[in-house]
Amino acid sequence: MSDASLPAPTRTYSYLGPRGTFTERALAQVPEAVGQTWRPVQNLGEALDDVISGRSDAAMIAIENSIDGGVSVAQDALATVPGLRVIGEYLVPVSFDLVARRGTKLENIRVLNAHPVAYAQSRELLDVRLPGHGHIPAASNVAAAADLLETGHADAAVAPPGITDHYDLEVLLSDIGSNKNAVTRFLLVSTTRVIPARTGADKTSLIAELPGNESGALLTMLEQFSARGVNMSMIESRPVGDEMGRYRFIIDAEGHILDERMAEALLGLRRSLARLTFLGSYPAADRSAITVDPRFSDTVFLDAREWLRDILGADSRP
Ligand SMILES: O=C(O)C(=O)C[C@]1(C(=O)O)C=C[C@@H](O)C=C1
Repeated sequence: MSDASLPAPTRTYSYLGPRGTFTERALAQVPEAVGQTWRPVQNLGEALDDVISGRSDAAMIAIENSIDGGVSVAQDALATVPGLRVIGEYLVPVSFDLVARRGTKLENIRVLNAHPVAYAQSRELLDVRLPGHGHIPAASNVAAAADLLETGHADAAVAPPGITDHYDLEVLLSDIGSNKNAVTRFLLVSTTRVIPARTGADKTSLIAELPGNESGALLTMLEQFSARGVNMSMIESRPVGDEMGRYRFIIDAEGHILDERMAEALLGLRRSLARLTFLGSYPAADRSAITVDPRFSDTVFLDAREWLRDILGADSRP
C-alpha cells in the first residue's frame, strides 16, 4: 500500500552543461522536469551513461541543427546504445555572440573556442572578420566561454547571448550566426518502456538496417511507409562502422505506434529489414496535428481486419 503522505521521489535529468547552455533551455521546456534535480554533465556520453546506469531518469540531447544537420555522435549513440527510448522532442532557437576577456581587441584575436555546431553556424562571418583564425573545439557553448577565464588558451569564444550576465566577459560581435532563424532540435531520452500517449501530433523514430547489398532494398523500405500513407519527416544515413560501405538509416516518421497505419508500416519494416530498432513515439515539438489521408485512417485498417476475420470465421466452421 502506498503512503500518500510520503513525498514523491525526485527525478533526475541530465543535460549538457554548464548552466546556461541551449540544452538547458530545452530541458526548461519539459513541464515534468520543473522542480526536479538537473544534473549538468560534460558530454553526450556522460548524459547517456547516467540514463543507462539509472543515475538519471532522463537526459536531454541535441540531435539536429537546422543549419549544420544531424548531430552524428548523438545519432550513432541512439543506434548503438541498447535500451534507450525517446520520450519527447523540443526546439530551441539558437543565436551566438563572439565574447572575449575584458579589454580584448577584435584585431588581436588569433584563436577561438567554439562548440563545433556553433562554429559551423558562425563561420561565414568569422572568416570575414577574423581571417586566418584558429579554432579549438569546446564541449559546449558555455564551456567555450568559461574556458576563456579558466585556461586562457583561446582569445575569444562563440557563446550564447546573455553569457556576460554570468561570466566576466564582453561581447565583441553579436548575433554572428549565418541564419537568423537557426533552430536546434533536442530529444529527451530515457530507458522507460512506457510510450508517451498518442496526441495526433506525434513522431516515431527508428533505426533501420537494410538486408545486405541487394538492389531495391532501399525502395522496399520506403514502400513500407508510402503504402500506408506514413510521411517521413527525416531520413539520414550513417555508417554502421564495421566495414566500408555499410550504412544504417535514422528515420523520423509522422505518427504514433498506436496509429494503425504506423503499426502496419512497422510490421512491414520488421519483415523486410535486417534490423529495426524502435526508438520511440512521442509528441512532435511543433504540436501541429498530422493530416491523415482518409484512405489511411484507423477505421480503414480496422475495417479491413474485420473483413478478413469474417471470412476466416465462416470458412473455418465445420
Ligand atoms: O547546448 C548547448 O549550448 C551546446 O553547446 C550544444 C549544442 C549541440 O550539441 O548542438 C546545442 C545547440 C547549438 O546548436 C550548439 C551546440
